[in-house]
Amino acid sequence: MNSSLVNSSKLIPRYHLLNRLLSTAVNKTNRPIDVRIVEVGPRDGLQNEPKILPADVKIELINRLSNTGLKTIEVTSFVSPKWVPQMGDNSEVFKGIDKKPGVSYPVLTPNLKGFEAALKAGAQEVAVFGAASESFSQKNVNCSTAESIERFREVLEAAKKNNIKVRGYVSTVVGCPYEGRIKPIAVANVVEKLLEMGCYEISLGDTIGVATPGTITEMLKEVLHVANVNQLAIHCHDTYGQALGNILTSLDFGISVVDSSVSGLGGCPYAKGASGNAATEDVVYMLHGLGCNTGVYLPDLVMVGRFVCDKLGRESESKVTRAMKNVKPMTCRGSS
Ligand SMILES: CC(C)(COP(=O)([O-])OP(=O)([O-])OC[C@H]1O[C@@H](n2cnc3c(N)ncnc32)[C@H](O)[C@@H]1OP(=O)([O-])[O-])[C@@H](O)C(=O)NCCC(=O)NCCSC(=O)C[C@@](C)(O)CC(=O)[O-]
Repeated sequence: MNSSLVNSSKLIPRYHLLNRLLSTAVNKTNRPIDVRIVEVGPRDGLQNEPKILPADVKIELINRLSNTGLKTIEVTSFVSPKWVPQMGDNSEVFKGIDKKPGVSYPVLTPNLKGFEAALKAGAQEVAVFGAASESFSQKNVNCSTAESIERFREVLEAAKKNNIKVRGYVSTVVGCPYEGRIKPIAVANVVEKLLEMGCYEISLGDTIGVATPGTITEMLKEVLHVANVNQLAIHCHDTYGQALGNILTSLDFGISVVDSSVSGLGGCPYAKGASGNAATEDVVYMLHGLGCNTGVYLPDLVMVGRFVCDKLGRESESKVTRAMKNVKPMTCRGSS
């Protein structure tokens, strides 16, 4: 808005008109009331940290997260410890956590070997992870997207026999560190295959945090040709500070599952330049401000964020946690 408009006496009526238009737009969105947060801090958050936390600290982190009201906490990944040493204690961590009734504790499994190890540890939900970018797939799982999907087929077949739920991830849904911009159709193709194979939900990952509400919109419009909105989740990294905007855009499409990471930890070791995920504290604050229910008690979550940052010897990326340093939180349990 230019300064002549700001100073103009016509500003007030224009402001009211704009407000009316905006509120009509908001009322017309499909924004959900109940939003499920998938807390990925113990997995995505810790997989890229230079300091490897001992298993007992990870277990305490997950137990503390379970007590904040979160309903889904991604615990670890059953990947090769040569590729991701930070997750090398997967079985110990999974077996050590208190499984709170009503809370899901999914784990990542790239192949049948990982699935079998996860099953042995007692996992009841797993996630397979594919990518819309061929180059990223090669770097991350050492095979093409098509080959990775064949591996997932085996996982899904074994999961069906064992009554295990399978979530699917699609990474690099807008940008790839090796290929640049990714076409929405490439994302939709992978989403379609994962759904056909039996994944109950697909999490759309902006792996390197380059998306904007504009590019998220283009991508979602294409994906919604092959998926129902209630089969989708959004997973945003915050490299360019767009994560909350991208999440809000996704909510306005009707998406009601949001991945985020306590304290904004996170990043993929095979995605150069990726920063942390959207901080769960910031996502919860925004959602409660929008009148959405998450079931999460924000002050407890802030305390968990401080706990993990203290153990890692680093600052929280959460703006809410920083803002609440000396302020009594104004939120109450479960909602605004
Ligand atoms: C997929 C592989 C294993 C292929 O790796 P590979 O080297 O091609 O596998 P391989 O089948 O040739 O086996 C090589 C060795 O790995 C072992 N191996 C094979 N599979 C497993 C397993 N499951 N668990 C443990 N060990 C395993 C296997 O037994 C063998 O051991 P060796 O004989 O040399 O001693 C490897 O590339 C890998 O582990 N990649 C994982 C990479 C990763 O975890 N990335 C981060 C997660 S994805 C992400 O962060 C993005 C996301 C989900 O958050 C969404 C977003 O932001 O976009």
